[in-house]
Amino acid sequence: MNVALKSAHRVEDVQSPGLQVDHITVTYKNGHTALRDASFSIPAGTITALVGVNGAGKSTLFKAVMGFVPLAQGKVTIFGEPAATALKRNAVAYVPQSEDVDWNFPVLVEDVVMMGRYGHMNFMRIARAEDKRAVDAALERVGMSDYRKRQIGELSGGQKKRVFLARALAQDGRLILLDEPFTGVDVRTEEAIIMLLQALRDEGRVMLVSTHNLGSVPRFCDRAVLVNRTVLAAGPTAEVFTKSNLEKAFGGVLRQFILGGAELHDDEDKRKVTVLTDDEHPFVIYGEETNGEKAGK
Ligand SMILES: Nc1ncnc2c1ncn2[C@@H]1O[C@H](COP(=O)(O)OP(=O)(O)OP(=O)(O)O)[C@@H](O)[C@H]1O
Repeated sequence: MNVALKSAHRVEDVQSPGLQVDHITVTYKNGHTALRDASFSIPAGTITALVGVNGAGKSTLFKAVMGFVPLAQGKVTIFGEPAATALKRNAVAYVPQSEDVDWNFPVLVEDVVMMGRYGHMNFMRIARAEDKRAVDAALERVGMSDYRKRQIGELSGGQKKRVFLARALAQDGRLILLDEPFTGVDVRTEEAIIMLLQALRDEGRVMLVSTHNLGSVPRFCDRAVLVNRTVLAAGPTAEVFTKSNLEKAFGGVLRQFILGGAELHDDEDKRKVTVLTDDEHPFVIYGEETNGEKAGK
């Protein structure tokens, strides 16, 4: 039994395209190519983990999908449409990494969430009743209604994350990109965010979540994309999250512990427990192949 891969999820809507990234290359102005010939596709109604070492190109991939950085090559298709068309229709919501936000900017929580509605408004940006309703509902859904009149900079890390999630909900994006949503949040908030993502998946949305919490991935992500300056592997989590793929993606960065033999069993059972981690949430493999040999009984 593979303990970590037990949690199979609902059937994906494989007929319905979500996000398709075809052979994209992104080169920054300073000449650094952060992604080269990267390709993967994910169907609608799924949660996909985006996993890789620091500097692997995860944020760059998000920026490429959002059209924030130009593509030197390749194309991005969202729900069967060119990315630019989907972005214009507000189909894509982005929850940035905390470090990318200026928290000193004086703005109320409810105003941050209302920003999610801007794309639905005309150029005067006058909120209509339906915009206000969407903001109320989004704040309610993330449990932040009581904080709506607070300055965003006064909130805790986990509360800020929830406010940015509410902004994505208010936007009603069908593709939601989340850049490290669990960094700096406690376990309860992480659980709440995971439950919210699962509910959004069941509404047919697509979530792409970058994370260093390897252990959480098989629990709530249907699929995974491993990156290191290109896409190394992509597909259902059970197929992608293998020891050899993770070693390929993380190289020497990954810490690895193997428990076996007398440490684990008092009988002839030869299965070993392998713990892989690049963070505080390890990925645990029980009885999978190790070093080319079958570790099962
Ligand atoms: N604006 C920029 N100009 C030049 N190089 C950049 C720029 N932004 C990122 N890079 C470089 O591109 C590479 C990929 O960075 P990126 O931020 O996409 O990585 P990441 O996988 O999100 O990392 P982390 O896990 O640390 O958030 C890095 O080598 C980084 O230094």
